[in-house]
Amino acid sequence: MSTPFLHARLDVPGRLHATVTADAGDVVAVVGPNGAGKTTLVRCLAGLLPDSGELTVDGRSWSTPHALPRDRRVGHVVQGRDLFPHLSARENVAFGLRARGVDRRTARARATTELERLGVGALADRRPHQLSGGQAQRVAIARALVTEPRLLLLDEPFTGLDVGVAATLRVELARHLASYDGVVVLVTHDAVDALTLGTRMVVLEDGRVAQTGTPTEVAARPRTDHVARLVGLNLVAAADGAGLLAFRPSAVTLSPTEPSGSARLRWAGQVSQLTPYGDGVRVGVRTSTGQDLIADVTAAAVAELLLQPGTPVWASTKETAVVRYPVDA
Ligand SMILES: Nc1ncnc2c1ncn2[C@@H]1O[C@H](COP(=O)(O)OP(=O)(O)OP(=O)(O)O)[C@@H](O)[C@H]1O
Repeated sequence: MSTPFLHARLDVPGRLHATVTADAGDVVAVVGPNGAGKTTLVRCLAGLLPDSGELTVDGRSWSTPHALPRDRRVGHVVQGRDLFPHLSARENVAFGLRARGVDRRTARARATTELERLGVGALADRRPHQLSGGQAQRVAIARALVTEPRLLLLDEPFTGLDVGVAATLRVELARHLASYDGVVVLVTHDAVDALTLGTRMVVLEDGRVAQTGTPTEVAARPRTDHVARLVGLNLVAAADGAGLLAFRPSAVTLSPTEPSGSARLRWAGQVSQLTPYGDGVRVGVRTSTGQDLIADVTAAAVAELLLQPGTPVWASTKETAVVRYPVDA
């Protein structure tokens, strides 16, 4: 078997023990709850955090301590946007090229072209404080792409942006990534990012890989509560211990007494919370076995059942609405 374009076995004691592989052109969406190790993973790949694993990119070893961060062909766009405040947008983008020995004139010309590709060519002479969040993020992405990295690390690239700006940038980024032949590692808390931009998904939990697969596979058969919530599914362990069950909140019915019918799965519990959701209400139910379920019901049902936090309730769903799968297939 040939070596994948990206092969990373990352090991930071107590924080991260994860193997990630990807082919050229892959966008690896990394998801997981707070503290799962996503930023640690990205920092290891960037060479900013020493680890005792192995890292091969495009046939070359990037393992520390032999490969220094500057020897890695890596572009890194971080959550907090870290443009140099005293440099113009163009100088920010040209910086990485200059550091690699490209002459000033060529670096400026390439920076200008890259800024134009990202739709911010007209702002090339502005300093970061004269840019909006979305514009600054485009400059940061241009700065990462201009050096033609083999590995592009995007850590929460849309966080903090206005919803509309994030949506536009997401579409444009997808267009740029389609012609990118390295590997992108995209850390996100957003299911839409993972599903629309990712070609692979890596789910981290407690510093370990809890699940990998295509976004479609992971979204259809989540193995962790975090991903189930991210993609809007209920996830429970089967009562007979035979695997996991996933089903939509809209397929859950609430009733005051135990529902009849053998073709229904049912759980006794209590309402934990009520929140407006679309034109209805999203009801959280904590079952007597300690599992958290979500039911999307109409406002009329909430009124009829007199639902409020603490109300005893039965949650049920039809067998046919449930996807069943093994825990670790
Ligand atoms: N400098 C550090 N020294 C020691 N432990 C750290 C350090 N930074 C983070 N950690 C720990 O490493 C683990 C992973 O943290 P990391 O920041 O990678 O998580 P994350 O998945 O990016 O979280 P978030 O979604 O909150 O950004 C956490 O348990 C965290 O407390």
